[in-house]
Amino acid sequence: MSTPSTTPALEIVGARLELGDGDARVHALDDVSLRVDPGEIVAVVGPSGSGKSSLLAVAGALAKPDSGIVRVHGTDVTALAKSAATRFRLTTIGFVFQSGNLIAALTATDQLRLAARLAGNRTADPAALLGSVGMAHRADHRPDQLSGGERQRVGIARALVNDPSLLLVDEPTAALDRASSHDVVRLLAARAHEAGVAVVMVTHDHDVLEHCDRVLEMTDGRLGERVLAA
Ligand SMILES: Nc1ncnc2c1ncn2[C@@H]1O[C@H](COP(=O)(O)OP(=O)(O)OP(=O)(O)O)[C@@H](O)[C@H]1O
Repeated sequence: MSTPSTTPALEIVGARLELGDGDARVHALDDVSLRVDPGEIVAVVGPSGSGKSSLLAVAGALAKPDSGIVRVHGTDVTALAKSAATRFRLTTIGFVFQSGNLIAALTATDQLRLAARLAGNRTADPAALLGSVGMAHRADHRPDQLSGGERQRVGIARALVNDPSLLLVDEPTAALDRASSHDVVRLLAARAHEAGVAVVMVTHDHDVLEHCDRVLEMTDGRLGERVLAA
């Protein structure tokens, strides 16, 4: 029997996803397989339109592949009905978006409180989480009072509020300068390595790949391991 430590955080086997109609039909995912274990941070790179967002959508139970298996922490998310998939996402998967995707009117603390409430989590500790991403001193600030890097840190804290097994991260450094980009990806890597969260990060930013355990490359819907140049 498998134990929690040996259950992959994410396991995709032979996923195929076609999008569009007629001549515009494309293989967004073409026989994609991927295993990510707890504590790993994996980067996915590749040209625009190669299928990276589709991979995150399928991994995050936002889209069902036409065929193949997607297990998150042992649960086959392709078998879940829509409402069950939503519930599963709220409790097991964290999402981090390009610019933090924060709500303009809410302070950092309230961003986390709202996320916890939506997931029915009464034990979340927003203050401790903001402290863990170096944002305790900005707890009462709204997004427009924060720098891009600080917004991204709050976005990461919010994604962690429900203690997810899997963190799916889409272009977290797109709006950041070089120093903030390194800080944010270093932070993600630390969460993976210290808290055992599995992180899958889509990025165009080759500068930050050094912080990742593995780099995968998508080309025309296919996923391959990429060997980093020394
Ligand atoms: N809703 C849709 N209908 C039709 N085709 C789509 C749809 N969404 C994406 N596609 C196509 O599927 C392929 C994969 O798109 P996807 O967004 O996953 O790529 P990507 O690597 O994330 O691109 P980018 O880096 O530009 O965000 C592309 O050819 C895209 O044009």
